[in-house]
Amino acid sequence: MARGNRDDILEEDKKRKVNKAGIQSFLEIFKFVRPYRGYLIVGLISLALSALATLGFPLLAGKLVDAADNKAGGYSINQVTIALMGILLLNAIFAFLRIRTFANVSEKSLRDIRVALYDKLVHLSIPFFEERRVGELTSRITSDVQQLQDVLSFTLAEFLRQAITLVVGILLLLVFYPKLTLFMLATFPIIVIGAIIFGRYIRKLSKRTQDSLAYANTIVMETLQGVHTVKAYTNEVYETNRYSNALAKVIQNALNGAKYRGLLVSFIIFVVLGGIVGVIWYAATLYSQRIITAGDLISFTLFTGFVGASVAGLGEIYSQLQKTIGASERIRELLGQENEETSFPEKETLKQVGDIAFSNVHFSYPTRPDIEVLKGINIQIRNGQKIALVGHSGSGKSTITSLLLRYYQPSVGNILVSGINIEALELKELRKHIGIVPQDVLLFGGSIAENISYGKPLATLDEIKAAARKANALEFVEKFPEGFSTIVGERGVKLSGGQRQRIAIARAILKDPEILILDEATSSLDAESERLVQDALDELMKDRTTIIIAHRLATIRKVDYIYVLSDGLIQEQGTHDDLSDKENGIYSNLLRLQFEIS
Ligand SMILES: Nc1ncnc2c1ncn2[C@@H]1O[C@H](COP(=O)(O)OP(=O)(O)OP(=O)(O)O)[C@@H](O)[C@H]1O
Repeated sequence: MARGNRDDILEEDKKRKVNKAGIQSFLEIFKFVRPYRGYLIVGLISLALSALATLGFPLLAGKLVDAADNKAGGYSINQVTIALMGILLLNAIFAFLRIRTFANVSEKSLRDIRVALYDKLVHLSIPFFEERRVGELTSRITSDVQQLQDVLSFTLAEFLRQAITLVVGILLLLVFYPKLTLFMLATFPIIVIGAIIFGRYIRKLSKRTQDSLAYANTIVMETLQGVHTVKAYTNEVYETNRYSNALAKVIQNALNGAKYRGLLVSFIIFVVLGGIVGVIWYAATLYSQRIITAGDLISFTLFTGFVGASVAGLGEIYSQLQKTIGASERIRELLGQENEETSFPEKETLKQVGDIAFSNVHFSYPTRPDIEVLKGINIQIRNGQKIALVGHSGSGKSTITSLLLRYYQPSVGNILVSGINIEALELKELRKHIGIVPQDVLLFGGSIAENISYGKPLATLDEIKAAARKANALEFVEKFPEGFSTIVGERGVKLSGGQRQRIAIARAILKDPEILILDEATSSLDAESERLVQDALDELMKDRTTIIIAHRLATIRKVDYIYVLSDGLIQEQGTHDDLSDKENGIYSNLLRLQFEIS
């Protein structure tokens, strides 16, 4: 799916016109190059000089032959050869300078673009991420930036080199060999028009082949992922047939494409090479009539080769530029997004933190504005109090905590912390006082110590150890040969659910926030792990205002107050004892249900 998306984007790029708006967004991205413009100028000068030096080559090569016939204006073979070697040397030096300086410009400016994009991404609001796929966003930093890199380090230089070769080459040809050049240029239009027509059709056919191949690959992916189902239904032969039918389509499209590719090659052989034969025929005729020298013949042929190659090169560069304009437009769009934090003239600070109040809070998710998830929530939590949010799955428990963290804004109503509307606080000021132990603990690729100190990056190892001890994590961490330096995350040691939770608890203990959100894990741990995690949580909750998103009622008997959510409203509230006695109450029913299940 994600791949299909990427292909669509690439296909769109191919159709993109290199127009004013596109070039403008490309140039806007160019502001990242500005700090390195000194290098760029050196690179451009080297490039121009190396292109000109290259054009000196055909001239002198012809002169060398003429020198053998004593027709090189009095220069000897050796003198012309030394000049030729000199030009080659200059060319080599300029080429080195060009590549080195262009690499310097492209690598550094692309690093700046990547950092700017990443910085933008991490500062965007949660709703932004919900509207987009992660794959799509990462491809901004990877593929789109790579596309710019290709252009900055190679295509741009190539474009200028080819353009200089083409323009200066044709001018020189016209000056030195006007008749021959006009004859050669006359063959151009047929070649160019023919190549464009064929090229377009072939691209269409190759897209068709790619699409059918992508479809065939999907079959392989699906069946391998669902291999159990295939086997359970003994559908191996059916799937093989499905795959080979899909491949038959691929073959049909590919062969059709090959027919036109073959025709293009025949066209090129006959018309292009025929054109060259014609030009050489004309040149040979002029030579036989002694109108031009043998050296002229060689110079002219080499020049024509260079000019012809630059025409072909420019075609390829045009399609590169189309893709780059697509990439730079997407990068510019992302960089133009507004940050999560909008500026506030007078931000308040939290002096004494603890009391929390939700007052008549209504809320719909930005991606589903028609469905009201919270329909008037009122909650009062006093400093140090521990409350639990209870309700069936999807009743809005996590949404309440997301609003407290200001991931989203309520559509109606206010949320106050210590009497201050959280919208009047800077996000950093609000969030630094809140700690979370989530349901699914994500550990970042790094050491255990780094993972624990995520909420307090400057913590000392002793502080980290103390937090781990309180979180009941010290023992298992010290059992690893590398202790706190043990690498976890995707490429490191795999920790069990209970161990990951204790790391998250240590992380929260170290952060030492006044307000705590505990999203209780749904997957149950074995009795021993459960006890270790519960003890660690009890330690963490001490003296902190705590909101528990409760999934298993057994663990919340000790809380001070319980809010029971249903249908976006608080339907019941009270202590465990109040609620469990209530006849036909939601809470008492839930209790009974859980009791019966366990
Ligand atoms: N990011 C989102 N975008 C759109 N709708 C959402 C989003 N997150 C949750 N919802 C919807 O909002 C409602 C409340 O979800 P919420 O996650 O707050 O429930 P919950 O009580 O925490 O559920 P659970 O116990 O399963 O975690 C659900 O109907 C859910 O489908």
